[in-house]
Amino acid sequence: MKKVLTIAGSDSGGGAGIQADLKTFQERGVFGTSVITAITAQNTLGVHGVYPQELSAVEAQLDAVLSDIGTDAAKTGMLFSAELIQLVARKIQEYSVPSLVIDPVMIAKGGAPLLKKEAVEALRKVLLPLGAVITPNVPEASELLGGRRIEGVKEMEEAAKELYQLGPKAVVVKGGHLDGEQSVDVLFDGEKWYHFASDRIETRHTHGTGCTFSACIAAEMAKGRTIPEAVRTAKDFITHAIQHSLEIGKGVGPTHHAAYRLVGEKSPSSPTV
Ligand SMILES: Nc1ncnc2c1ncn2[C@@H]1O[C@H](COP(=O)(O)OP(=O)(O)OP(=O)(O)O)[C@@H](O)[C@H]1O
Ligand SMILES: Cc1ncc(CO)c(N)n1
Repeated sequence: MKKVLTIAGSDSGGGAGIQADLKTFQERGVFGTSVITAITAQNTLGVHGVYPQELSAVEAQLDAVLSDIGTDAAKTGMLFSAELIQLVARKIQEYSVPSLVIDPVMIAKGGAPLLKKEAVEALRKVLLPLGAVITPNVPEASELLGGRRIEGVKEMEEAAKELYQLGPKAVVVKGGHLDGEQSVDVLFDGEKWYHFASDRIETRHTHGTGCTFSACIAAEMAKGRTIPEAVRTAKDFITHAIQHSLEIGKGVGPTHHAAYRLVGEKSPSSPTV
């Protein structure tokens, strides 16, 4: 069985972070391992506390997983500080971790910071160049490009091309935060652009969409899919998960990680534009 590692924060509410990643890995038929960078006290109403782990604890987890089990792909999520980013980048190089998907998590849906402001520079310079794919949402892409305005697909294409200059092999700018009848994700692989579109689903229960999407890309890459194939599957997977999202808790509920298995494979939901 292929193995995939998530290096991310824990979401006690179960919809995002490490928990979303491991559920997604299970659904995609890969063996999931995890390195917890920070513990969040979190539910559907928001983030109530952030407890970054000691550098030595994160290093020990990385060494434990990578020196014994190894991995066929990995993803990063919440990394919180420049020190953690530097450590993770160093270990990824030391163990030659393949197919790294970087979700440059910055702010939770309710507005809580999951990355310190001063860590953005380390993310840009030290980690992003190591990525096989990076998956910023629109506000993250904008922040990584010094506050640039991104309001439509044309600007997403330009942003993807500029982010590609930072060194990753491919960039997906996700369109969940824009308005419009469709939610379009733009992939640039250094040669051409691909658009992955789905009808925008009317729901507030979208907690953890970005985590689930990037975890699915990593799982598919571990199985040997090309980057466009992996992104296409991830788009289909997350669309089903949002379509069947769960009214759990009093706020922004999680997506349904098993929806694609239960209904999805029979009815693909997301045509490629
Ligand atoms: N309302 C929606 N309808 C359909 N697809 C959506 C919707 N919202 C988000 N998506 C899709 O979900 C995926 C994740 O995109 P999004 O921009 O929400 O990520 P994110 O902001 O990083 O998520 P997170 O809040 O977990 O950090 C993308 O494929 C996007 O197109
Ligand atoms: C731990 C964690 N990682 C990522 C996100 C972004 O959705 C979140 N809300 N919580």
